Amino acid sequence: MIKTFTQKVHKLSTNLNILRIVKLILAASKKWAFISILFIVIESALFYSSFYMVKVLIDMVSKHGVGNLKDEPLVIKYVILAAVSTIAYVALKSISSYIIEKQSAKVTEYVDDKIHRSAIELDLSFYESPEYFDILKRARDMGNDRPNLIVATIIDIGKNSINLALITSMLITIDWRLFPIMALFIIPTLFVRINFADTQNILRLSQTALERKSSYFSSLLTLDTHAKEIKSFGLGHHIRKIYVDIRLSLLDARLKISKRKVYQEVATSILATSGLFCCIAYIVIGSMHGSTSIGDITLFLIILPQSFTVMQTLSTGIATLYQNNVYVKSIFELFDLKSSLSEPQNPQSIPNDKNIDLELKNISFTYPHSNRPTLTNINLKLPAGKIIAVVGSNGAGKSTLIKLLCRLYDPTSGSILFFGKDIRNFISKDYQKQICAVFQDFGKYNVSAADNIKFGDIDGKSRPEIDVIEAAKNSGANLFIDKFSKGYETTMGRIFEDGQEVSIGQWQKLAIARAFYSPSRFIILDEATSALDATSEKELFNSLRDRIGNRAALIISHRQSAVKHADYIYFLYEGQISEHGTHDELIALKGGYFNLFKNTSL
Ligand SMILES: Nc1ncnc2c1ncn2[C@@H]1O[C@H](COP(=O)(O)OP(=O)(O)OP(=O)(O)O)[C@@H](O)[C@H]1O
Repeated sequence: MIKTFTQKVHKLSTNLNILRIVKLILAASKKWAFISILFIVIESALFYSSFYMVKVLIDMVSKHGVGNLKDEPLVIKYVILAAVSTIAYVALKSISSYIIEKQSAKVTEYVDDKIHRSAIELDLSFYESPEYFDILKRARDMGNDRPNLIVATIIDIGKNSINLALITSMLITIDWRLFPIMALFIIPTLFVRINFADTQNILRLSQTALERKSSYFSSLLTLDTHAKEIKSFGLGHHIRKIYVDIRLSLLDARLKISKRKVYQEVATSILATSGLFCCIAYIVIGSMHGSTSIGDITLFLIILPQSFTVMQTLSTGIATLYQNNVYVKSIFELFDLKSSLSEPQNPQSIPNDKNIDLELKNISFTYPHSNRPTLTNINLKLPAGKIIAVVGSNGAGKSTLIKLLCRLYDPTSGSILFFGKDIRNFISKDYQKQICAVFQDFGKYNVSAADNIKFGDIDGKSRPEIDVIEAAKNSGANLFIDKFSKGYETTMGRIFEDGQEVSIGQWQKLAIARAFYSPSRFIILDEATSALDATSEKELFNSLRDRIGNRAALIISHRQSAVKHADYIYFLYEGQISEHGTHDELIALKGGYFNLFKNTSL
């Protein structure tokens, strides 16, 4: 048992990340961390000094007996001192609860911000990995209160450690044997609690994926994203049942552990209470033999419940910290994740030259966790100022190609050349600014119409409002924005009180306006007009060249009307370019491109 306990203690100290947590607390606010420590030390010192003065008083009074007034001024002095330190302790205790709250709030904000910063820095591959979502879920599960709890627990452990040291020194002044007797009876409680926390952590880790699944099914029922389908297919109760079954299995596993803990806690509580009474018996018998003074007995009786509470709270604190360790670890795991996109040691600056081509050279790409290449040996050129189209059936790899062009992923082999240089020579953020894309699953931001467009150039804060209107006109979004009483200041979507829901096609026009507003050199439209009515789409593509200015564009579309105006077209088949040429050349070729469109009107 002792060996297991030592192993547990070792595991505890290495697993708890105490040093890292302390560093995190200091990073959140050094000032408040030091103030907290100062208050803890003073508070504990005052608490125990008032106890000690009571002991001295009682010893003084009992030694001199009734009617002896010689030491009266000294007695009064000690009474005043004990009163002052008790008053100071009470006042300090109230202030320190505010300080702990302040300190915890600082840590919460800091952790929250750091989680967001980490998420911003990660590349797209993380967002497509279940492992990342498990880490993120656990980190997010920290909730806003957990950092508070952790800080408060650490402070509590600090406070109780100081208290324990003071109690030990006081117990030693009475009889040094009292401390090991008490410790011996309390240690099993700590052992049980750590063991329970450990089992709970293992369970929590193994349950993360299932927890995420249950959150997913809950969100299907509660969020607006699937409400229409779920109601029209009558899926509600079916999904609710799946959710309930998952929750029950999670709860069942958790309750089994808790039940075991209850039995063990009862046993250790009996043991600890026996320890307490052993100490009482020891000291009382000691006083009967005259080896302990009245003051000692009084002090002992005052600090006995304290020492008992201190040791119990200390073990609870350590167990709580251990229990929360799984969340803390996930936070640190998240902070430690590094983008898989490498940044150059000596980055090259983006050239000002207007005529810059983008070229894919022998590109092959396999998704992480996949064993099949999605793209093989792709050669494609996006010359400055030209409109290029990529066409292919579902799953051919068109969107993947765009992810590579946007440097959301790096190719497995081959290179993407910007101005003749591999894009990995540029800082990824600088390069990404050169390209803007309207994705199939474009963003619908519940902010004003103007901000929806301005998100295309978040650094261009001082740009004139006319640019926003110009971008909206070019995408056709102005047609519905102008009808709102608040115009461009109207909040889009119905999530917020004053929001205005718009149709999917109108959302898409906003997304296209965002791309037009962007100062990037290349525009990518990936099925970006799929929800537009035929007239709007025709108007957009008929004059696309005017709308995008002197920029180059890459269009992906399943509609012939959208791609036929392109200067050059690549036909993608199962991840490879099987045909390329102008629209007329490809039609004349009567190959894949021709077959894809042969049943649709031009
Ligand atoms: N994150 C991913 N991880 C693994 N495989 C993926 C991932 N995303 C896409 N794929 C696979 O890559 C292939 C190409 O997908 P992609 O989205 O590029 O096709 P697409 O040509 O754009 O299709 P569509 O016309 O339907 O939009 C598909 O077989 C798909 O299953």
